[in-house]
Amino acid sequence: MNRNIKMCNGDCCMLKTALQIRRMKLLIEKQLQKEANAKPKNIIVTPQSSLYSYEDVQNMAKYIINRAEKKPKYGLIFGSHMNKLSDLVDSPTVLEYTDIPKFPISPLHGTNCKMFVGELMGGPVIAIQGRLHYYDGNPFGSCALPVRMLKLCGVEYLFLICSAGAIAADCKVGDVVVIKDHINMFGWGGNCPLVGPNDVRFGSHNVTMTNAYDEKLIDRAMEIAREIGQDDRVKCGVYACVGGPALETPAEHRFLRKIGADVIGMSIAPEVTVARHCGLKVLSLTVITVPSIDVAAPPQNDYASLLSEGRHISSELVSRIIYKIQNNL
Ligand SMILES: O=P(O)(O)O[C@H]1O[C@H](CO)[C@@H](O)[C@H]1O
Ligand SMILES: Nc1nc2[nH]cnc2c(=O)[nH]1
Repeated sequence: MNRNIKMCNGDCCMLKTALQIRRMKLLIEKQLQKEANAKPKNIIVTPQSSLYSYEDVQNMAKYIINRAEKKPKYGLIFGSHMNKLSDLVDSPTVLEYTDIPKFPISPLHGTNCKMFVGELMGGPVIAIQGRLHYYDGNPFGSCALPVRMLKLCGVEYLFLICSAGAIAADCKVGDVVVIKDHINMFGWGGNCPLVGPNDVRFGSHNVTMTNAYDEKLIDRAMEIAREIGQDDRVKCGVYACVGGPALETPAEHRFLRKIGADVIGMSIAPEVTVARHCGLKVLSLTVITVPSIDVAAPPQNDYASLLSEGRHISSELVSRIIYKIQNNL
């Protein structure tokens, strides 16, 4: 037997000429392309919880502490109509959002995107004006990022000051509602800044939302309202959080009232969820800017003064609470 003779299989004999080889290659490529087109493509979306890593947030906090040469204990976030309250901060170091590494910037907020690090009633505070809203196109992870950043700055108490529409008939324009709980319409749909892998350095994966609004702080706020003679203007209520930017329809308004909402707004719930996750004590105050649909609106001329009174009452509550905590009262 001649050992130099090699046997070939049928495939080899079929591919005799270069032209045939080329044709076969094209056929295989076409077939592969067809299969690839038939499969859905994997779309990789960064989950909300991974938009900013722990190290990113740590760098932001370090930057703030280094620039201000202060470690704040109290964090304040002001909503769209509450920015003026940042005047409360004594001798502040003013930081622009653009100064802070990787901090999200909302072009819609113009010059309002600032942080003030200083003192309030002797307590070290940081106040953030120019809240990031979902309806401006910011992802939830960005809307709630300031809360994590405050936590890593050393903040223990978070004050969220916002404005809202009235759902309950007894909430009037210019009243201040101390939020005791919320109904998070976003969250029901799984729209939450915590969606995605959990970094335990921020908090544990299972977040309980009972006592998310700190009961002791709520009691303090109500007590101070009585002390300053504003208990008829300060109420305690439930906040319904919706996406906006369109306001609620009359049917939604009726529905929200039926399920126990007193006020409606488009912000704080994602912030409070993240605050609860990282163990911050939260107090949220909302000033009513829009009357309930079944309640007569105040005369146009009174609006500005009612809102300014509401802001004033909110600032009294926050300042006096900080004073009491600082002085162990
Ligand atoms: O919650 P803040 O930031 O105060 O803003 C409130 O005002 C906006 C409507 O004018 C909504 O975003 C509502 O939530
Ligand atoms: N009606 C109404 N008024 C608001 N004022 C601020 N936010 C809101 C809201 O969501 N609804």
